[in-house]
Amino acid sequence: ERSTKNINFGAYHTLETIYSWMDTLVAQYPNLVTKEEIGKSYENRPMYVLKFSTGGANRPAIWIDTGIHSREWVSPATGLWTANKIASDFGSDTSLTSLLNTMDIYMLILANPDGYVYTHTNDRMWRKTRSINSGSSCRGVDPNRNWDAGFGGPGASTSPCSDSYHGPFAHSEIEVKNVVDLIKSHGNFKSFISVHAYSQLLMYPYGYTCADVADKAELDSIGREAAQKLTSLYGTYYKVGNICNIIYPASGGSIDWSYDSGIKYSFAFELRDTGYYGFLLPANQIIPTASETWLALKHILEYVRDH
Ligand SMILES: O=C(NO)N[C@@H](Cc1ccccc1)C(=O)O
Ligand SMILES: [Zn+2]
Repeated sequence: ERSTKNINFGAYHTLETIYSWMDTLVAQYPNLVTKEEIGKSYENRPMYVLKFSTGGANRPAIWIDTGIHSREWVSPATGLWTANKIASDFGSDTSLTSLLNTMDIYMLILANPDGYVYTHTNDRMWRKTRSINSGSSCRGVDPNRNWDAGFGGPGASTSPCSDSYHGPFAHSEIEVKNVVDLIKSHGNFKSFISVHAYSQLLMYPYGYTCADVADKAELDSIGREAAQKLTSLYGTYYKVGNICNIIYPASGGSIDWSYDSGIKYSFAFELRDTGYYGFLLPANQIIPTASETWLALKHILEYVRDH
């Protein structure tokens, strides 16, 4: 595997390249970044989390996952750029440095590795996991309908052939279970951010009901401020609101589960664009997308740090 010391952030990469780049990042920033395997995927691929930490034991932490839906390639591409940004700006960006002196950041760049490989080898539009559904010739469960939050409720399908199939039971997908187990055993996450594409939205819970969450006012104002910072870079416009009202009811979603597990600052991003290219966003938009998204992410991280 040729060294991916200087990976091209302006291109989409295979799982192998992303995984080997993770080792390069850890080697470049040994006092900040570690790579932890949180478990295996259905097809037995390792799932790696990058942990950004300056020490301490079980510090308050922030979770960021990208790539849960495998066809949304700009999501892990943004994760890669963001991981590098955090590592390279630590020590010079005073705000980020102060955050990392008190909190940890966990990043799962490929949250659905089997699906991601499948989009490279077989079907670019694949969204789900690649698990076998007994009694059906259709494969995969929507990993963003499989969480124990209103599981099996509105906006999820009972059919294994549907792209929003919720699976046989909550956390049936090992890719979801691995994350649930880490979050539960850690027990000190303050924020849970899941990055999707596309539509240019910054959303907070709930998806499983259109009822307001208890912290709606606070999450809404954080979201609006964060979206404004994002827009300030290139004028990219984002809508802000709860999942159910802004797009559609969607039960079993990750950030509904994290919120109901007590992780108040739970958000989901839908990155560029609004449908012109959709999932096939050209690679020349990766760095602009990641750069503008960082302004929003950083705002959320700073808010969490200070509250
Ligand atoms: O998949 C996409 N587009 O990326 N839309 C998300 C919207 C969403 C996000 C968070 C929670 C619930 C629902 C979906 O899973 O339907
Ligand atoms: Zn998605």
